[in-house]
Amino acid sequence: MSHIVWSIAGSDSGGGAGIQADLKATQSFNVHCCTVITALTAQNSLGVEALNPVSTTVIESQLTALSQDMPATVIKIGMLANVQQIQLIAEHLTHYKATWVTPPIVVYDPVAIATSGDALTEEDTVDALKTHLLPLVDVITPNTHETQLLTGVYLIGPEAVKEAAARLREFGAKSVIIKGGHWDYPKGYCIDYGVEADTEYWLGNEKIQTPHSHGTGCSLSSVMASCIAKGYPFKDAFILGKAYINAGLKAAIRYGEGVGPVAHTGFPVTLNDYPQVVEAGSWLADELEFTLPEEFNFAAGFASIDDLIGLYAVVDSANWVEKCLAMGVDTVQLRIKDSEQANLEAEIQTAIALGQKYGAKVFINDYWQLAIKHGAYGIHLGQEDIDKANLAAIQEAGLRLGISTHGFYEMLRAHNYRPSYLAFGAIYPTTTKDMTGQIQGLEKLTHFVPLMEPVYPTVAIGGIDLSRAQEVAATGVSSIAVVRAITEAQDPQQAVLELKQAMTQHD
Ligand SMILES: Cc1ncc(COP(=O)(O)OP(=O)(O)O)c(N)n1
Ligand SMILES: Cc1nc(C(=O)O)sc1CCOP(=O)(O)O
Ligand SMILES: [Mg+2]
Repeated sequence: MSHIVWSIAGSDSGGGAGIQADLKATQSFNVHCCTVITALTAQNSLGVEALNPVSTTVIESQLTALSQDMPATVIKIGMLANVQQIQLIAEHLTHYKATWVTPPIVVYDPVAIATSGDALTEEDTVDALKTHLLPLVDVITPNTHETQLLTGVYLIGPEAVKEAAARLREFGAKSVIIKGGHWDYPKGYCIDYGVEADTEYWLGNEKIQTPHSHGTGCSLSSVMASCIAKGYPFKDAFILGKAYINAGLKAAIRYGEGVGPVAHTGFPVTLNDYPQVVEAGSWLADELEFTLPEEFNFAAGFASIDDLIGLYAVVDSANWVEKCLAMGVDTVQLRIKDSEQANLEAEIQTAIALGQKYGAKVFINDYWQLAIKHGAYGIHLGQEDIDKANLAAIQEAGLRLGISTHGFYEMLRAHNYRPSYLAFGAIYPTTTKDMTGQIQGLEKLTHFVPLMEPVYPTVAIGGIDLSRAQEVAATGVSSIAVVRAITEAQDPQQAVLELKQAMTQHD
């Protein structure tokens, strides 16, 4: 499917920021970018020599041409040079949001000051931005200077960052990401804060030491716009923007005498370039003075899996565990979702004993206490389960731990625990479980696997059947987990044989 992003921004004659950066960044994500140019800045690597705002008539003609034929999934807004431009853009966005069949998602990266320190907007624009533009913005991505300029909150620590984000939401922005690139707190780190609906999160990574950072804000928001256009959640889009910028800063070089532009190095493929999800208990969280939950049982580094996970059946009874093991399935998970089931403990105990009898890997889903009590091979937990389970007890008991992930944020969060395997789902739509809004597709799986497979065995789950097993295995994922492809097969034994064959027959 083709995706269109519009970039409403200024041209940077130096080629490092503005429209020029936006085109390079969107291209890296195979997204088509249309442009509405708001100013023809005269810049080089040493600074901004002139702003040259474009007239509202010329801006309007660009908007009209595009809206007639190439409506955008996402509109990314950068530099708006004056109050008239802000009002014009706000009027048009209001109209698009009210009349387009699919209202555009608006990403706003406030552009007030260039890397060189020069102003990029007239002085009286702040009130107009708050009154006219922010109520139309779905996600705003200011840096610390821009946050202070828009909110008046001086960012002296995490609480102030949260307060500033709350103000931006009061002005109407639905989601807020405050970038910590200029913050240097803790020293040498770059900490970002995000808040959307009722969730908030912090990301962090070591600061990349380079003077050549021109165009980072424009590029990051353009990556976000591209990923959002492709259906990524905001959090994941931001993570990809961060990883893209980190990789680009490492590769950045000088072109003039001053500050060089961030490099554009394609989809980020190096785990080291991705930020950490900052969670209570980590060193970064301690530095940020996060309060620890009452029962804090963080643990990282779980027992490894002895051999290949192979074909992984997820079933709901000890009876099915036995059938699968007898049919030669490599790994089996007992997944009973009714915690009131009368024979729950007996089923778990039997499944674990069967694993021992067959010398096979049997994982228990959810019931980590019973899994420890009866000596299971491993436990499988979802993202919500991680908060409640005693991870330290699981680790001490030597049980393997598998964690479910649905997207980049959850993948990086799970990585904090260094589990025994990572599962990616749901790859395709499934009727076994409600995975609405969490279907990853093969394209994302092809990004997840090379990032994580060098660190852990990886598992793909969700909607996988014989017709799809080969293309899934071709991503390099070490294991395929299925429910219906075995339990609803006319001939389960034949299904097991064919699934195993398909897993080895890919290129
Ligand atoms: C191999 C594998 N991957 C993912 C899941 C899903 O686990 P979870 O997110 O805990 O959801 P429930 O299975 O408990 O509904 C899984 N079970 N196995
Ligand atoms: C149990 C489960 N977890 C998923 C996840 O994505 O976390 S998808 C899923 C259901 C998989 O069933 P089937 O093979 O029948 O599609
Ligand atoms: Mg679970």
